[in-house]
Amino acid sequence: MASPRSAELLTSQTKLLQSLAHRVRLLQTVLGLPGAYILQMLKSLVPKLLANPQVREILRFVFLGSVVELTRSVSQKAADYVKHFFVVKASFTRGDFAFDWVKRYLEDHRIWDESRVFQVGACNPALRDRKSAGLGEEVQSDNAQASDDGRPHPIYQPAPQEPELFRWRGRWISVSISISSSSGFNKDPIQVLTLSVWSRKRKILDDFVQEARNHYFESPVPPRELTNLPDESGSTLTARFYQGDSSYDWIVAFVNAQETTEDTTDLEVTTKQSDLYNPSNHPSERPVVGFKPAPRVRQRLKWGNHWVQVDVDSNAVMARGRSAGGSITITIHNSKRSVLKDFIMATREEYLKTTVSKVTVHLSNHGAWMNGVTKKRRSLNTLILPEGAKEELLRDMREFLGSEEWYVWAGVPHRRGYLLYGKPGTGKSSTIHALASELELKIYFIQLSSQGLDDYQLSSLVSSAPSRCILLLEDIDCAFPSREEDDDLEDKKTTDAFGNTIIRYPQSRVTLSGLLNVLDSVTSEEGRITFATTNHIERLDPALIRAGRMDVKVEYKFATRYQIQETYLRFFERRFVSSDEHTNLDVNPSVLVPPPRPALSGLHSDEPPLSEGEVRSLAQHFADAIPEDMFALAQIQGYLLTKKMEPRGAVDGAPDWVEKEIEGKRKLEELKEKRRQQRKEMKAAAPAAQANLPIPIQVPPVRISPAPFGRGGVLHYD
Ligand SMILES: Nc1ncnc2c1ncn2[C@@H]1O[C@H](COP(=O)(O)OP(=O)(O)OP(=O)(O)O)[C@@H](O)[C@H]1O
Repeated sequence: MASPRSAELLTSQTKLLQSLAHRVRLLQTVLGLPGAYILQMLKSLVPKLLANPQVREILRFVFLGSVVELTRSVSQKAADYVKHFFVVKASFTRGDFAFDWVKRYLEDHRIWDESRVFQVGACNPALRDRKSAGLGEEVQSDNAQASDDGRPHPIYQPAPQEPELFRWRGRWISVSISISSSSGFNKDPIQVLTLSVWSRKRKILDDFVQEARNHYFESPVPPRELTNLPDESGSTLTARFYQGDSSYDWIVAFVNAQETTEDTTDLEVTTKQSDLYNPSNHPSERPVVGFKPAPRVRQRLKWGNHWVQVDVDSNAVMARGRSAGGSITITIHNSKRSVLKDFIMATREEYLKTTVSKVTVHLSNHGAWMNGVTKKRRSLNTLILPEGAKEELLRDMREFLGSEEWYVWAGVPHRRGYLLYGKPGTGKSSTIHALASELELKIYFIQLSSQGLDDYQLSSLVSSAPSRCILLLEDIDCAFPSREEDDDLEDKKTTDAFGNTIIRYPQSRVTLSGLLNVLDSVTSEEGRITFATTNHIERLDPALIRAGRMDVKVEYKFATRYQIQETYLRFFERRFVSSDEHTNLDVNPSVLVPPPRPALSGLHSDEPPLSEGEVRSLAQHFADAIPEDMFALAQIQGYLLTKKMEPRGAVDGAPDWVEKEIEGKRKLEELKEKRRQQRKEMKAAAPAAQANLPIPIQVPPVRISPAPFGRGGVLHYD
């Protein structure tokens, strides 16, 4: 029930409103009346309105509100004005280096320790060992074990948009991280870090940023990221290195020498031992398991005072118009080009340190050079050639390498070709290996008979190999299997179940003219030494081996008496060398597997010790027992390996071995002849048989690729 007072109030308000409405209507209808009349009407209305207590109440509120609003906006303006003059503010955008410096400084100094708003994520505990890795604060766990269990740990990071105050050099600095919306073409939100300092001058901010920068560069712990966005500030140097180029190997050696892989969780694993090997016999020789960062893994390394970011891309790329295997990109936090140059020189030093006792061999793959693989250097002493042969070769190569100016003066292209030809297993590959070791040259090996290799790829490979290297074309005759008139080619042919002929040659698409062009090519680097090897010089086109392409030809024959004697001495002479000198002796690893270490491995001979004179005399007897020019040195080494602890037994058993070898060779020849006959007969019968056969099925040819070096003592018969 409404009270009489409120009913009365309602009635009076209704009347007032009605009168107001009436007057407004009047005003509308009388628009156009003289101003004096309207003024008169308002004059009579205002006192009536003011006489009403509700209207007076409303007007008082309006007035008070306006005063408060005015005061607020004036004080806001005044605060902004003061701020403008007394607060220095700076924003840092993620992707810019300054952002990384400041963020890292704040994280490393645990500025957000007191923060109450967090973003929580999981993190690999291994990374937590790096106390100042800047990953935020790890959750405290009561369970001490939890930190070692390898499971991800929660990490607390300050949440954006929560300003935090910290004290630096006696001043309060406010910091906040916010996510700014994307701008321009960049659709990703960007993190922005804002610092505000109560100060009249900018210097405090300059000092803070400078300190953060120094902290960043001087910290021994790699930063999490150099930058994720393309650098537009021009404050980094970026360099790309392509597989196959020497500089690529330098970078790889440098990266491998660093100890920054502990926190890398994406790894490539390699083992360097057969799993059939039983380490229990030799507890000291455990299988070697190697870990390398997997390709594409980004690494950050400290080099001097610089942070270097290494990005590996294993995808084949086009480099300088040619295809290259993969690439490594280096980013350095510096804009001085001399820093990059110094860095590259440092990587080269590192490379030379690790490969000084190695020979680097680059293999080709689909027209691109692969990573260099290193092989132990081979001493020229281990090479047993007819007297004076290796010295002559070495002298010739040295003279060539040292006479570049003369070639220029004479207008002759500075390159030299060597053809090593002759029986298999006589030391052609070993010679190249030993010469490369002696002259510290890299070997760029091209298997001309590789499937798919064509003239274009060959030309691309040759032109991208560096100067002062050995370009090795092994078994050069195998590249052109089209000479069907050749008898030996018949050995490579076989027939499938339907009588189809299969040639057991990988089908290279290199043509003779393509090869000749490459050898003569003007794009070939100067100072190039080409080595070609073949077992069948008679198959080579005369154009290929003419002077200018193959300047020096060396024939490798079956072992001479001198070679047989030297080989024996090489096997047994070491018995008279003191144990100190053992380590200096260079032993060919491909021949001695496992390495015969008489003094170390506990192998012992039942034979009484010999004097040096006795060994020399035994060597002569051994040479007497083995006919000259009948066996490849690889064969003789193979025999001596079976007698490596029996210098006398080797001599005594030699006549029997020779007899067996001759008998074996004879049988092999008979077998070959028989097969040749069979093939001829099948060929003659083939047309008749084929008429009754279903459509033949193509069987893919078997591919047999010779190893780049040596044959590990495997014997080959002609
Ligand atoms: N003259 C030699 N001096 C030292 N070792 C030799 C010699 N000839 C052969 N050998 C040994 O025999 C093995 C095969 O030698 P190598 O591969 O150099 O012969 P090759 O003539 O290149 O054979 P192929 O023509 O079959 O490629 C190697 O392990 C090597 O150590």
